Amino acid sequence: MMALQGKVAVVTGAAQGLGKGFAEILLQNGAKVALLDINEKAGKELETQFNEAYGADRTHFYPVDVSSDQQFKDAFQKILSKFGQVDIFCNNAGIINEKQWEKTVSINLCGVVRGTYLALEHMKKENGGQGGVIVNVASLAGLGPLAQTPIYTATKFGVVGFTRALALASEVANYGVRINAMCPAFVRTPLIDSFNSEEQIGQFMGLADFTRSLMEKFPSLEVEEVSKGLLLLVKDDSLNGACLAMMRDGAGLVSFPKEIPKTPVAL
Ligand SMILES: NC(=O)C1=CN([C@@H]2O[C@H](COP(=O)(O)OP(=O)(O)OC[C@H]3O[C@@H](n4cnc5c(N)ncnc54)[C@H](O)[C@@H]3O)[C@@H](O)[C@H]2O)C=CC1
Ligand SMILES: CCCCCC(=O)/C=C/C=C\C=C\C=C\[C@@H](O)[C@@H](O)CCCC(=O)O
Repeated sequence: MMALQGKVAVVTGAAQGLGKGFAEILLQNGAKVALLDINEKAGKELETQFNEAYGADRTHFYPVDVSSDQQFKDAFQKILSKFGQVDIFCNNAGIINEKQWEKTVSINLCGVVRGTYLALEHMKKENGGQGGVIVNVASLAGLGPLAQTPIYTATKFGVVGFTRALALASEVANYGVRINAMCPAFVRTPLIDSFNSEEQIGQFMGLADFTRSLMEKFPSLEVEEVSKGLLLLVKDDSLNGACLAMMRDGAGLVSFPKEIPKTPVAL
C-alpha cells in the first residue's frame, strides 16, 4: 500500500464537486495537494479553506484551463518549484456540452491526455523520475452509453481506452507509474443538472426523461463515497490499468474480456 504522507498530488477541476472531494481525502491522508481549476474565485477560496483546515502551505491553487497546453505546462513547472515533486496526478476536470462538442472533447479527453503526459514525463523511471500514480476520471458512461450525451460518452470511452493502453505500455516498458480510471454512476454535484439544460444538451433535450429513468436505476452517489474509490486506486500498489465502476449498490473493478465476445454472422 502506498503511504500518502509527504506525497504531492495534483487534482484538476478541483474547485468544486468531485475534484474538491478528491483533494480533501488526499489532504486528510497526509498528501500536499495542488488544486487546478479554470474557476479562479472558487479555487482561491478553497485554497484558503484547506490551508486553514489542514495546515498552512499544504495546498496551493493554480488557475488552469486544461484545454490549454501552455497553461497546463506553466502550472506544472510552478508546482515543481513549490513542492519539489509530483507523485499523484488526478485528471478530473470535465464538462457536459453537446452543443460545443469540440470544446467537450478538448477538455474531457485531450485535457486528460495533456495532464497524463505531463505527469508521466516527470514520473517515469527512465527519465530519472520516482514513479507515481495517475488516476483519470471517466464515468459509467465510459463503459456503457448515456443516450443523451453522445459526445460526453465518446470522451469517457476515450479516457477508459487511453488509460488501459497507457497502463499496458507502462507495464511492458517498466515506467514505474500506475495509471487507473474511475467510472462512477451519477454523483450529487452541479454537473448532474446538465441533463435538464438546453444550453448543454442541445438537440438531445427530448431524451431528458430517458436520463431521469436511468437516474432511478442508478441512484446518485455522494462525493465522499466516490472519494474513497480514488483513495483505493491511489494506494493499492497492485492496481494498474484498473477501472473502478462505482454505483450506489456497490463498487467493483471492471473485468474486460480477453477475447471479444461475438455472435457469428455470415458474410
Ligand atoms: N457528477 C457526476 O454525476 C459524474 C461526474 N463524472 C466526472 O467527474 C468529473 C468531475 O465532475 P463533477 O465534479 O461532477 O463536475 P462539476 O461541474 O461539479 O466540477 C467540475 C470542475 O471542473 C472545472 N472545470 C471545467 N472546465 C475546466 C477546464 N477547462 N479546465 C479546468 N477546470 C475545469 C469546473 O470549474 C469545476 O470546478 C468530470 O470529469 C465528470 O465527467 C463522472 C461520473 C459521474
Ligand atoms: C447527464 C448527466 C451526466 C452526469 C455525469 C455522468 O457521467 C453520469 C453517468 C451516469 C451513469 C451512466 C450510465 C450508463 C449506463 C448504461 O450504458 C448501462 O448500460 C451501463 C450498464 C452497467 C450495469 O452494470 O448495469
